[in-house]
Amino acid sequence: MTPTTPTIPTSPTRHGYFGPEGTFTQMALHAWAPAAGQEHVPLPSVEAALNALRAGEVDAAMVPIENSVEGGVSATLDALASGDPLVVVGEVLVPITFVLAARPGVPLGEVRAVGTHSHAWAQVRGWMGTHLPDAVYVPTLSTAAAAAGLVGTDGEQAAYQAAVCAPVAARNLGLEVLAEGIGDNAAAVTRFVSVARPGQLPERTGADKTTLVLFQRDDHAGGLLELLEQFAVRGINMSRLESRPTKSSMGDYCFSIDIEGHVLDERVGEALLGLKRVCADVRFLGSYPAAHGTAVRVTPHTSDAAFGEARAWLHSLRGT
Ligand SMILES: O=C(O)C(=O)C[C@]1(C(=O)O)C=C[C@@H](O)C=C1
Repeated sequence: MTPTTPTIPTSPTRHGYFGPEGTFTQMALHAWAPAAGQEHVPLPSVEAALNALRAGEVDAAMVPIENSVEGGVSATLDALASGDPLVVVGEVLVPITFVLAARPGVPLGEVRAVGTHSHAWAQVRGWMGTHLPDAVYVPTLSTAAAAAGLVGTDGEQAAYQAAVCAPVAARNLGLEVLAEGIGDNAAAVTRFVSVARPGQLPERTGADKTTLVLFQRDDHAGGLLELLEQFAVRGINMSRLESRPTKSSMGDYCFSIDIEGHVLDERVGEALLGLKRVCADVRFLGSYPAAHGTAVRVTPHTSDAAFGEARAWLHSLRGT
């Protein structure tokens, strides 16, 4: 799978990204905005990239939002759910392939600790358990920062002997690849989003996505259902739903949601109005072209026969 190349709605001149050079996020940015004349600005974390955007130091920021193996990137979901509003203007899917890299001459047998980003570590746990079961995990800000930490005289003193990173990071830094394709899932994909300050709305393409964060008024029976039925009754498909703590008190959650469709689509607009009526707050995080033209799926209603089967199943559970 090669990275998708979506339509670019605007041409920011300074596009920040979760760096440094050699991160998967940089690859996403190359796939997203290959146009000449753009400055790509590496920032050391998701928070730094979004803060730079909010402060006007960059015109857009590329950050990871979701991985097919490890799920949502909470740093991104939380930074988008709070603070000054930002909008997603596009998405890119990048296949994720990890290598284990070390300073030249360091054999696998000498690796006692491994540095990488927490999301990457979660994706190579199986391989590590088999090949380096005693290795200690050292968290780093990104996969590329882990690789960079092994270089030069400082690299001799690093707290780890090998890094889990992208092949390109190992190559560019002159590291030796001890093992390739070490991800536990060969089909792993990360979804990255290009984020901008409000006021930008990419054109409707007919295969779009809308991202929202919903805050409930109060916690009551059927509360989540009330939110979801705003989509269901209008035949709107939801492609992601995650709950995140609002951090205000224990048990207080908001819902981060992607739906198919554009805010300019009548039914999406109506769903937003419906949500506004039942939610304490609806944070609109943008409508943008889907990386893969996701066709609207209509799920048929459960048939009477299926309902009968479900009833029989329930009886079997109850022993009645
Ligand atoms: O560290 C990097 O290279 C990143 O781009 C970050 C990140 C992530 O946060 O999900 C991106 C893709 C991989 O799944 C692992 C790490």
